[in-house]
Amino acid sequence: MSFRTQPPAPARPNRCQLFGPGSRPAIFEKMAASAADVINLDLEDSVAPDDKAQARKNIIAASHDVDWGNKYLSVRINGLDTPYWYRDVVELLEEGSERIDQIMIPKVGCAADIYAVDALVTAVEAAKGRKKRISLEVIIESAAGIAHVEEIAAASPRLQAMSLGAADFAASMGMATTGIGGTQENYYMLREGAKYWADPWHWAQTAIVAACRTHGILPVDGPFGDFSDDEGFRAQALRSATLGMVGKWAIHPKQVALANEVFTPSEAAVAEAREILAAMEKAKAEGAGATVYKGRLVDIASIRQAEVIVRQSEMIAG
Ligand SMILES: CC(C)(COP(=O)(O)OP(=O)(O)OC[C@H]1O[C@@H](n2cnc3c(N)ncnc32)[C@H](O)[C@@H]1OP(=O)(O)O)[C@@H](O)C(=O)NCCC(=O)NCCSC(=O)C[C@H](O)C(=O)O
Ligand SMILES: [Mg+2]
Repeated sequence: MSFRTQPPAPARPNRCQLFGPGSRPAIFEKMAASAADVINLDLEDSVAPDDKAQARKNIIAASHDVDWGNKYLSVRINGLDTPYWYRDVVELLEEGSERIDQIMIPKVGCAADIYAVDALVTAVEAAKGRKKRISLEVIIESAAGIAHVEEIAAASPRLQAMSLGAADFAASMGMATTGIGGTQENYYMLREGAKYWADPWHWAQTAIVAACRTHGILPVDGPFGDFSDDEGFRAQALRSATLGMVGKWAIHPKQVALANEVFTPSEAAVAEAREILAAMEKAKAEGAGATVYKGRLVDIASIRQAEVIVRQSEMIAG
């Protein structure tokens, strides 16, 4: 490990972030009753320009009136290239209840984007005497965002989570697809006439995970657009979890259980992790730094790997 040690990410479950348009208040109670760990009420791309002001009012009212239970309540504001975002922040924090936990900033391109929102949030919090310190989450969904991902991850102590937004990311990168996450028909390797599909999101996800882990932030996979394709969602989520992401968005309620299933370590995985820890305890007591578990090498690094799974499971269990 470097002399500069890796900070831990916030210790709260973030297996599923359920989205809903702020212009559709009829679903707010259903979102609150869902099994998602995080609720994202949206003021951005799922809300038409003419509905922005009303959507803000709906979210402010819901922050007072809806029982959000133990959900982490986040509001996605509009992008910093729009005329809406500053009023989103000011009205939400001047009129919204203390129940709001987090603001999500879309389409971040550089650290200064977070600095701007942080400065405004800090000023409104102080002016209104708000007690709860609002956290921030960001979406990496542009060429600039991925190019500057490390400086973005380091931008503010308020920053708790970072997601990949596959749809805008694909558009900004000029990718020849309208798919949102998952396998892309034309992204394949050819060997002896057979096609093998690769993962075009992999490198961006890995860059996000590395930036997040360096700065103690939760890395999250964004939307999977085809909500009738459960197996496609599961496969995408399993790849994300394998790469180190802690959760995934749901853009339809049926995706919540799928995300929770994938991002909750299974009993078998936790049992195996505990067995590895026990095997290494025994090895250490015998003066060895490595041993054999089920026919494979485990060593001191295996302890750190096993601890990730045990910690995740204990944190989710509360
Ligand atoms: C996708 C939807 C528009 C579908 O809505 P609907 O047609 O109502 O779906 P269903 O009829 O199948 O609904 C079944 C029941 O579930 C309730 N419902 C629907 N949506 C939600 C929800 N989000 N949370 C909770 N409950 C929900 C319905 O009311 C039905 O209830 P009942 O009648 O009692 O059975 C809709 O799901 C939707 O709007 N989803 C969220 C869209 C959104 O927020 N998009 C923004 C995030 S993705 C993005 O921005 C891209 C990203 O930035 C990137 O660049 O990648
Ligand atoms: Mg987007």
